[in-house]
Amino acid sequence: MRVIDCKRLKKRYKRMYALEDITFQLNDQKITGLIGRNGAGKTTLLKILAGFIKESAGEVKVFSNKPFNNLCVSANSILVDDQMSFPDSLTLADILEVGSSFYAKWDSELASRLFNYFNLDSKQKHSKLSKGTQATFNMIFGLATRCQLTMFDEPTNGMDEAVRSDFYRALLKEYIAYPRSILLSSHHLAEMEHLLEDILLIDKGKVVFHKSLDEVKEYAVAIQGPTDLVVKLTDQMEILHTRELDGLQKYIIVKNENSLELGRNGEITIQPVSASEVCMLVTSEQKGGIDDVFK
Ligand SMILES: Nc1ncnc2c1ncn2[C@@H]1O[C@H](COP(=O)(O)OP(=O)(O)OP(=O)(O)O)[C@@H](O)[C@H]1O
Repeated sequence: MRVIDCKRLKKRYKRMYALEDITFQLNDQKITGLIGRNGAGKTTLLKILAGFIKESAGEVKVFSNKPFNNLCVSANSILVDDQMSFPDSLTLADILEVGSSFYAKWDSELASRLFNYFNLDSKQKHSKLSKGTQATFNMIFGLATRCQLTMFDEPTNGMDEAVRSDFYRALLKEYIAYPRSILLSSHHLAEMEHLLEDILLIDKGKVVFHKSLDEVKEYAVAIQGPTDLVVKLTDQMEILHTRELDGLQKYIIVKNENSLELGRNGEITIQPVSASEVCMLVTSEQKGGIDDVFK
C-alpha cells in the first residue's frame, strides 16, 4: 500500500525555497532513512507530511489525502521531534492518557513498560524535563501510538549513548512486532544503518537518490595506490573524493563495470565505502576534505 506520494513538491519561505523538487513514493512497512546535510530540507519535508505546514506547489499525498490540516492524516501519523510540546497543565502520565484517547492503536502497556524502564517520573511536567529525557519521553510517545506512518526527526538529539542504543533496539523490536512505515531523519547514519531498508537522500531541497541500503553500499569504491597509477586508471571515471595518505593516493569513485578490474593491478587496493560516507560525499561541494583547508 502506498503511504506517501510526493510529486514535484516545493516549499518556499518568503523568497527562499527550502524544498525545490521533491518526488518520491513510500510504500507501507519499511524503515526509510531521510538523510541530508544541514539545511537540506528534512524537517520541512517531515512537517509537510505530518500536515503541520502547507506545501507551496506540487503534490503531496499521505494515505491518499492532502496532509495539511487533515484529520485522517493526523490520526494515523506522528512526527516525533524536539519541538513536541504539551500543555503545561498536564503531567507525563496525563499526556500518555491523552495519547491513548487520540490514537486508535495506542499501546498503553508498551508506554508504561518503556516509561518504567527509563525511570521517568509520572508527575513531572514535559517542559521541565532535561533535553535528553524529553527526547526519551517523545520517543516512548511516538512508539506507543503505533501509527501507520511514524516519523522521527533527529530523535536521538540529546540522548546519551546508552539511551540511543536502547532507542534503536526498541524501534527495531516494535517494528518487527508491529510493522509500519517509519521515516527516520538523522545525522547519525552510521549508527542506525542496521535498521534501514531504504535511504532517501536529499540535498538543497531536491532528491539526490532513493535507494535500498544495499544499493547505496554498492554505489562507490575506494581505490588506493601510487598517485600516477591511480590518476591514470581513474581517467574518465566519476571521482567523489581524493586524499593523499602516507604517500599513496586514495580516490573514492562511483562504481562501474570497470572499477573492479582495477584490483587486478597488484599495486592497487580496493575497499568498500560505507553508506554514510557515500551520502556525505555525493552531497559534498568539495572533492577534497577539511585537510585541504589547512594545506
Ligand atoms: N520557518 C522558516 N522560515 C524561513 N526559513 C526556514 C524556516 N524553516 C526552515 N527554513 C530554511 O529552510 C531550509 C531547510 O531547513 P530544514 O530545517 O528543513 O533543513 P534540515 O535538513 O532539517 O536541516 P538540519 O539538518 O540542520 O536540521 C534552511 O535553509 C532553513 O534556513
